[in-house]
Amino acid sequence: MPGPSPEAGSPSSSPRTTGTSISPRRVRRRGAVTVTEQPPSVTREGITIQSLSKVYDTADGGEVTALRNIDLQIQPGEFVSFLGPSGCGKSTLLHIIAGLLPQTAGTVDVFGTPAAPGRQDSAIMLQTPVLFPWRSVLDNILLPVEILGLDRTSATARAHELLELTHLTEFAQKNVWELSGGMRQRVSLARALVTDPALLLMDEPFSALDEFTRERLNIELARLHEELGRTTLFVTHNISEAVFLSDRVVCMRPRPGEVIDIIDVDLPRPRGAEHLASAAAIENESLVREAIAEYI
Ligand SMILES: Nc1ncnc2c1ncn2[C@@H]1O[C@H](COP(=O)(O)OP(=O)(O)OP(=O)(O)O)[C@@H](O)[C@H]1O
Repeated sequence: MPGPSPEAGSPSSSPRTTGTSISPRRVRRRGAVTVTEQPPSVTREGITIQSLSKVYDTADGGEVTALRNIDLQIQPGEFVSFLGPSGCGKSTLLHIIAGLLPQTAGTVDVFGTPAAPGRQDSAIMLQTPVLFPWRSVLDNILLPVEILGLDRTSATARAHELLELTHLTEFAQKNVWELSGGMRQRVSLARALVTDPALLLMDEPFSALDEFTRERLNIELARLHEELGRTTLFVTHNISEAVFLSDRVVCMRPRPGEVIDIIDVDLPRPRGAEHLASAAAIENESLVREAIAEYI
């Protein structure tokens, strides 16, 4: 296992908040899955969100400002969580970055080009895995490859590597209804990674799972992130989960949805079970809790 990267939150540096600025990104690691150092689509720009606002029309003829004046810069390879109370616009923000929702004002650039649906360089994972019961686990994982018309032979090899990484090898030919909730989310994660997307968007992917399964999947996700080094944006309500997984936690408030603070997580990588309730993790959680104290 490679050692911790130099800039992923070294134990010697103290926790700090950074507003909207970003520290330089760590060197990525190479793991079991064959990945390019940086997919061709990745540019130095990462993800740039400027003056972003979203106003929804409501059914009664009114308006809801779901997001107001969001400015963020995210580096390639960073793991960033969006945390805040219900209704603060976390999902709206993620869906705009995914190109699934239009913004009302402002801009979102993903690796140098405007956010748009159907990009090969990004994948989204939702709270409830949308798996197709008439397809095997392996064929569910390969679905984006078919949709995007990519080479199935090399993708199948990668799917098998991902099955191994997500501990699903023996379930490759199973039907999805034979799987537990946690296993289904692992299939969903493998499917999201099968096209080797530079950007992984995750909207509360583990929130419907029991605590044991969720913790195990968080440990797996941290390991996968450290091996694959893909930019990951993760929506959650859970402070411990956000701290454990992230390089930075973006704290948001509701009505209107705004960024109130950004916490740099000061935990070494690689992260494992020993970091879940470590003194350093609890210290970082306190910083996050302080930032959103008014909304807890
Ligand atoms: N399609 C819609 N039409 C009208 N209002 C909407 C729509 N979708 C979301 N909203 C409103 O926008 C605000 C932000 O919603 P959003 O779902 O993005 O928040 P969230 O932080 O992800 O919430 P949760 O944590 O409960 O999932 C809320 O006030 C919500 O009621």
